[in-house]
Amino acid sequence: MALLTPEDLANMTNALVENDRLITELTDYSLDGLCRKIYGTVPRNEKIAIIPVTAGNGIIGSFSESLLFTVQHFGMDGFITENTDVAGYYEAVTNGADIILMADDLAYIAHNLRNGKIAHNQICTGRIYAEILCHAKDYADDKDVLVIGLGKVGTPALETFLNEKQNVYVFDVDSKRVDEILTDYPVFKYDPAKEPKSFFKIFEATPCADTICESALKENSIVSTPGIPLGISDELIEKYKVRVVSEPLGIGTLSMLYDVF
Ligand SMILES: NC(=O)C1=CN([C@@H]2O[C@H](COP(=O)(O)OP(=O)(O)OC[C@H]3O[C@@H](n4cnc5c(N)ncnc54)[C@H](O)[C@@H]3O)[C@@H](O)[C@H]2O)C=CC1
Ligand SMILES: NCCC[C@@H](N)C(=O)NCCCC[C@H](N)C(=O)O
Repeated sequence: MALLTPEDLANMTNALVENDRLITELTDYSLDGLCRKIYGTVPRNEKIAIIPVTAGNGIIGSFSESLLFTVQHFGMDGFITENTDVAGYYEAVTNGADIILMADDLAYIAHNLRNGKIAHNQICTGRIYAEILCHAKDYADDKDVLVIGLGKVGTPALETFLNEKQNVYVFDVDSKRVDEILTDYPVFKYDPAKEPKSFFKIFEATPCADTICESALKENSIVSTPGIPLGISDELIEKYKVRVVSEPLGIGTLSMLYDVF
């Protein structure tokens, strides 16, 4: 999995606030309101503990602080444990935590100690970024959506689009992965060389820049992308007046929390 860097998180607080405003403009739901709608849950003053984890590549500068900002920005009660790892887990539980947030290099989870629910960042991220496109009021009648990147985030997104009755076109550089997806899901292969097609709604989740080609775009397209780095160039954003929902950590984190409330 591509790991976050401190640079990825440098502008995270502004990005979360700006993307919340954009999501509200696009869907008439705030991010918080959209999470409540899709999960059917609400926060009930849960105490949320954030545990820094030193395993693998270790602690990522401002990762825990970014989670705390997210928790507090949406009016919830959170704290970062002073201790890391197992000692941090013990500190969290003995200080009354209801929900644990923690991440190593392989998984970032939310675990509700009261109801047993557990959420995975890649699944919840794919789901929320897909739901933002499904709720885009300008394109409510246009069911076509392009999904670029069919990995651990893109696949839950694809499943969300299908559940929301979208016509899903898929692309990935890994042709074997495309074949697997075409076998397992009722989706269409996106092959611009053979059959050019442009979209008002594009989802991207790859670890590469500039994955969205000009021929896929329409004027005023919406790109909803957790992918890091950004999968569309500034030039194309400007040329096609593209609205881009893109933020490194907070949107997926809020989705995880609503999944375990
Ligand atoms: N913003 C957020 O909250 C989050 C962001 N991410 C980011 O999302 C991205 C995807 O994460 P995962 O799905 O876990 O990775 P993954 O490795 O499971 O999947 C990535 C997929 O993209 C495909 N791909 C790579 N280069 C491509 C290209 N140029 N064009 C088309 N497809 C291409 C790969 O073949 C693979 O199938 C990563 O950049 C990750 O850092 C992940 C979780 C949360
Ligand atoms: N954008 C959300 C997905 C994050 C994921 N790509 C990642 O970097 N995971 C590693 C996080 C490691 C955190 C570290 N163990 C700490 O606790 O600071």
